[in-house]
Formats: sequence, structure tokens, C-alpha cells
Amino acid sequence: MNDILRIAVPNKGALADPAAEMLREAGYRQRSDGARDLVLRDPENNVEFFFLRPRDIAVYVGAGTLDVGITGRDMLLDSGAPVRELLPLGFARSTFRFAATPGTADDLKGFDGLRVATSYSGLLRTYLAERGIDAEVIKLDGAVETAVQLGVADVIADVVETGTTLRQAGLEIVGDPILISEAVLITRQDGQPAPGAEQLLRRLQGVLVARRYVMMDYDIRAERVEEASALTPGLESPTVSPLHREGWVAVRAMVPRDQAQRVMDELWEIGARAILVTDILACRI
Ligand SMILES: Nc1ncnc2c1ncn2[C@@H]1O[C@H](COP(=O)(O)OP(=O)(O)OP(=O)(O)O)[C@@H](O)[C@H]1O
Ligand SMILES: O=P(O)(O)OC[C@H]1O[C@H](OP(=O)(O)OP(=O)(O)O)[C@H](O)[C@@H]1O
Ligand SMILES: [Mg+2]
Repeated sequence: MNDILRIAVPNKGALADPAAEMLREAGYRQRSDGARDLVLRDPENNVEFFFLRPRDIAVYVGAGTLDVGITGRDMLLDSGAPVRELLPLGFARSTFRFAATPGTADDLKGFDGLRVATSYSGLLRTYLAERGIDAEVIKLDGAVETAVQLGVADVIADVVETGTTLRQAGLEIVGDPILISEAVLITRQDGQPAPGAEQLLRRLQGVLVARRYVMMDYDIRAERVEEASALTPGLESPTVSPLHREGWVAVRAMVPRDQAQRVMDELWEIGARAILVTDILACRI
């Protein structure tokens, strides 16, 4: 048997609940609601979970004390730790952006000599240095949007999702996104991931596919099956089975969830009937 796989998971913040939910869907044990365990063993799956601050996760994984972890891409880059992304996980999506009071700093080029507040100073310093911008970085722990109002900074660089927090602080986005972020599974930069990481990776990939796709079944006249297959090509190829009813076949294919209604309309137009859509609970592709 392989060594136990040691997995770092966020203990609070925007990543914690969706990470736990995803691991649960992948068949792993997770903390019960409200529990505050720091370590959780899951002997059945030969893994151990360590609940840590999301910001620290890249540090532990980079040091090699933990094998893999879940954190945000922005936090990974900010840490400067020797880690790499194994798999983007599709939640905690955000952009990292500059913002300022309207009319005060409309362009990155004009940032020389200004004070930029952020809780991602590593990421920001690299970004400014790469562009030769000589701004002063003010490192704060959080609630960065308030820094301009209180006169601590001229510009901020922070996580933006809906933009509500910026609007409430009377700030406006400046320039292009510094980074597009989401939750990611990470491992150490050098060498192969730990042996048990393969299984975790496959399970998480399975959850992502199960979330993104639905299963679609329908009946159609045999002479239209080519046309129908073009609408529902599936991941590799749709399954076509004979029907007892002469001249008809049954087709089964995976369809992207967000396209299911459009595909059903188009199938109906070419004569498909008994079109059924079902959730995929789990899969290995
Ligand atoms: N409102 C949000 N929507 C989507 N993703 C977010 C949001 N806020 C933070 N994130 C993402 O979640 C990850 C962790 O950020 P989070 O804010 O939870 O950490 P933190 O600021 O250290 O913790 P806390 O806010 O609890 O002090 C980052 O990758 C960030 O991009
Ligand atoms: O664009 P929005 O949808 O408003 O979301 C973005 C806000 O969410 C996060 O704040 P969080 O609650 O984590 O507080 P923090 O700034 O103290 O980390 C982030 O730092 C932004 O402030
Ligand atoms: Mg936060």
C-alpha cells in the first residue's frame, strides 16, 4: 500500500465550503458542519486532510510537508512558493484588479509615485516590477477597499468578484485584470506528484465532468441519426441502440449542462422525441 496522501484544505474563507463540498462529492470524508478539526483522517481512502489558512497552503505544499493542496491561483502566485497547478477546480472564480476613486488614476502608466494597497504584496510587486512601474506597495491584511477612503493609499489591488465591495467603497476598476483566479489543486514544482495524488486527481476530474455535463437520451428516426449525432457528439461518440419500433433508434450522449435546453430545442426540430436529461452523479472519463 502507498503512503498516506497528505492534503491541505482551506479552513475558512471563500474556498472552504466549496472545497469541502467537492471533496465530499469525490467520495472523501470531510468535517461535519461547524466542526473545527485541524486534521481529519480518512483511512478508507488512504488520505489525511489538514485544515489550514488558504494563504499558507502553498507554503506547506512548497516545503514538501504536505503532498497536495487546494488554494486560489492568486494566493499561489502571491506566496512565491515552489508549487505548480495540477488542476483548476472551477470555483472561487475572481479577478485581481486595480481600483481607484474615479478620475484620480485612470491608467497603470500613471501609477509612478502612487501608493497601492493590497493584501497580495508578492503578486503585486512582481506585476509592477515586470512593467517598470515605481509605485509604493502598502501591505494590508484585508478590507483593502477602505484604504483609499481613509487616506492610506491612492489605488488598491484586490480580489473582485461581483464588484459590489468596490462600488460600496466608491471605487472604480482601473486597467486590465492583473490576474484571473480560481481554486486550484497544487503540488510541489519539482518531481512527480505523490503516488496517491493520481487517484485524487482522477476523482476531482470526475466531479468536474459530472458537474459540467448532463446525460441526454432521445429517440429519433434512423435516417436522421447523423444529423442528431452532430448536435450531440458526446465526449467521444454517442451510443446508438436499436429500438423495437421499426425505423427508430435510441441515442445517448453527454451534453454540456449549459447547452442542454438549446440542444433539446434543436433535436425536437429534427424530429427527436422522448428527450430526457439526467444528472451524472459521478464518472471516470
Ligand atoms: N467574493 C469572492 N468571490 C470569489 N472568490 C473569492 C472571493 N473572495 C475571495 N475569493 C477567492 O478565494 C480565495 C481565498 O480568499 P479569502 O478571501 O477566502 O481569503 P482571506 O482573505 O485570506 O480570508 P478571509 O477573507 O477569511 O480573511 C482567493 O483565491 C480569492 O481569489
Ligand atoms: O466583488 P465582490 O463580490 O464584492 O467580492 C470581492 C470581495 O470579497 C473578498 O473580501 P472578503 O470578504 O474575503 O474580505 P477581505 O477583503 O477582508 O479578505 C475580496 O477581498 C473583496 O473584498
Ligand atoms: Mg478575503
